Amino acid sequence: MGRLSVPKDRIRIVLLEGVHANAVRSLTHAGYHNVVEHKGAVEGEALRRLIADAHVIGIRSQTRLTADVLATAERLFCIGCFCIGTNQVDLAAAKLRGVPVFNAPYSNTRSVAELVLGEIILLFRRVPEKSALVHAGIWRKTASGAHEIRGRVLGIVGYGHIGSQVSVLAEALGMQVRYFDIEPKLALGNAKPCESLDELLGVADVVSLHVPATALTRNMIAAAELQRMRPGALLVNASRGSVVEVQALAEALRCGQVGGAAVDVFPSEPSGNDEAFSSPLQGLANVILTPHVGGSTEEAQANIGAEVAEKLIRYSDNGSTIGAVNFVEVALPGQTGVTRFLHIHRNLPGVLMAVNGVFSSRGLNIAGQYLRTDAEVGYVVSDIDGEPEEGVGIRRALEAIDGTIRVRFLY
Ligand SMILES: NC(=O)C1=CN([C@@H]2O[C@H](COP(=O)(O)OP(=O)(O)OC[C@H]3O[C@@H](n4cnc5c(N)ncnc54)[C@H](O)[C@@H]3O)[C@@H](O)[C@H]2O)C=CC1
Ligand SMILES: O=C(O)CCC(=O)C(=O)O
Repeated sequence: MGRLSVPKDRIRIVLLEGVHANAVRSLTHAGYHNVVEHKGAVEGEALRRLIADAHVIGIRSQTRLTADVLATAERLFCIGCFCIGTNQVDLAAAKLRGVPVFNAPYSNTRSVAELVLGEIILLFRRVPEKSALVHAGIWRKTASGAHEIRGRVLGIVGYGHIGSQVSVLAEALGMQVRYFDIEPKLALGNAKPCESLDELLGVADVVSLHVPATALTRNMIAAAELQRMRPGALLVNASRGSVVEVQALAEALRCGQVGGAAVDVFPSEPSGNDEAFSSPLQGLANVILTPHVGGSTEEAQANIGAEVAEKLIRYSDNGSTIGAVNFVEVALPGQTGVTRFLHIHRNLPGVLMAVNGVFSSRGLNIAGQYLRTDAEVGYVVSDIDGEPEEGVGIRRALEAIDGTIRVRFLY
């Protein structure tokens, strides 16, 4: 691998929230030794200070990278979300700053699906309250209210990677699966789609939520939806805290309209393990509360650490944006024998001509060029034969082009 316009040992990488050691291992193996690690999430002034001189930042679900925070990170050129969800980052703002965001779309899918299945069984058997009683020294053996999951109807909201895994596992245990998604989805096994969320709520014995945090899913399960569920049906939320109105859920649990719930995610979550936590769901019968651990298995975290680090390394070393969630995707070949200029710009008329003018006016040959644009941003990668003397001068000329957001060169 060739050199970069910023030497690798000066590329500062900040990893927050206890990202798995595999990430540091991959980064150092690739020559990135300037890595700073923090155990918890960081916010406010401390986050701004940390990010001020970072070129790369790696987070999990708790660090909020808002437009304001990103505006203080002049040098930042890519972000790694070491998780599936990317709602904690202002993706649009990052794109307009020329910062691709990468995540790990499948590495913890199975972990979430397994936890959800386990919880469904425990809720149907009313294990949370039985366990609490035995811990308190009370022996109350009864079959009343306890059921097998075989034959029960599981309603899955959001039939994506996790929802469809839950579907397969649930069918293997004899459940009937119905699902609702806003996109058409291939039904796996004998699962059947529902036309609407209301239809699903009306038929499911247990509802499991697997949608991302978006404006559409905000409070998608509130008082009215809880009323539409079958009396005594169960609810599992391992998606995002914003999807369920927890006060309404607490009331529905108290009056028995909802027969039990497993909740892994909350509207407001502590940013680290030492912070106190409170929720209206605490202390209610047949309720499992977990501290956002759906994806927290050693297997998932190890895979995520390696996967996201590889994506960051590939972008930093080579410019490829494959796997970026907010950015045009460009797969690039290696850059042997060439100097690679990466130019990210606002999608305005004439930018490509101006970029090419910088090279042609210096008599430089473009050995390969790759361009992708969306409505707002263009990404043009130009491979110039050899190592032009004036790499920095060319970069400055590219930076001076109207509409330029960010320029890097790799050689
Ligand atoms: N508890 C935990 O530790 C974890 C939680 N998650 C959460 O789970 C979510 C889902 O993950 P994946 O299945 O990998 O995502 P995915 O993107 O594969 O699937 C999400 C599905 O939801 C559907 N959807 C979006 N809006 C909808 C709406 N309004 N109504 C119905 N369907 C809608 C999409 O079309 C898609 O099929 C993530 O976005 C993340 O927030 C993910 C991993 C771990
Ligand atoms: O444990 C984590 O890092 C967050 C898991 C999660 O919610 C996700 O992957 O979206």
